[in-house]
Amino acid sequence: MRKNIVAGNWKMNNDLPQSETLIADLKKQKQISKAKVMVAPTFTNLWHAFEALRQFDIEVIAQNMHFAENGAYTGEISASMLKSVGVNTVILGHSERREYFNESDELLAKKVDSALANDMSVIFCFGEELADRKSGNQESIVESQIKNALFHLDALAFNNIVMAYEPVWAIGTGETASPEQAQDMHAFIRKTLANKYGSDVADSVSILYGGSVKPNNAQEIFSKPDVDGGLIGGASLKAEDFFAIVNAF
Ligand SMILES: O=C(CO)COP(=O)(O)O
Repeated sequence: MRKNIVAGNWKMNNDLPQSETLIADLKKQKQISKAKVMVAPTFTNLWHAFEALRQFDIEVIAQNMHFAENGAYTGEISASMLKSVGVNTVILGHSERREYFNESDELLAKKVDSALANDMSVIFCFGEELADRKSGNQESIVESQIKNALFHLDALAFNNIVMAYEPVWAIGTGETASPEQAQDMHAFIRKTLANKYGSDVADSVSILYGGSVKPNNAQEIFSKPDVDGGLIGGASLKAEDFFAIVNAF
């Protein structure tokens, strides 16, 4: 049975006091659903967040990492550094990393390998841009992103991979994919995995949707059979909103 997951991607928001306040607010929320809950603070807040949430059912995860173990990579953070502050899951391939930091599929394949080699789990993000959707190319774009970054892996590796479909045109725009558009793409993603690895693997991988998920639309999106959760940006910065989404399962 695949897991339902709701992960909050804080992006480059919250300094230490703001992070402390948000975490204190998160601790006051009541979880009714069984979804696994994760939050991804900035690097500078990871250790504090891990310590503060140690006794809670909220996993602290990272937004990015470098593929190398260590060395002359000024400004970068490795998998083992993340693990040393209690982080066992990393988001890779976010469209903002692809767009603003030129992260290619080839680079992402290396990052995925490094995370898995360090016994970390990966939330792997991908999704088409508006022009791709307008020209009807969304499936071929998504398929190539998945193939180029993940299809060198063996089936077993998918025990530690969560897929996150985030159409670029829906991120931070207030425009969500319709529940039907999300379902169609998620079914396509599962079919793509099934073609390569078989249906047992495809059926066991969680596929999250990200892009303007809010308390008022989460339930409808999560009701779709191939949508196993959400990767939440803006709405994860308010504890009440985030937990309204967590509890939408
Ligand atoms: O990018 C996202 C999560 O990674 C989605 O962001 P928004 O929820 O702000 O659209």
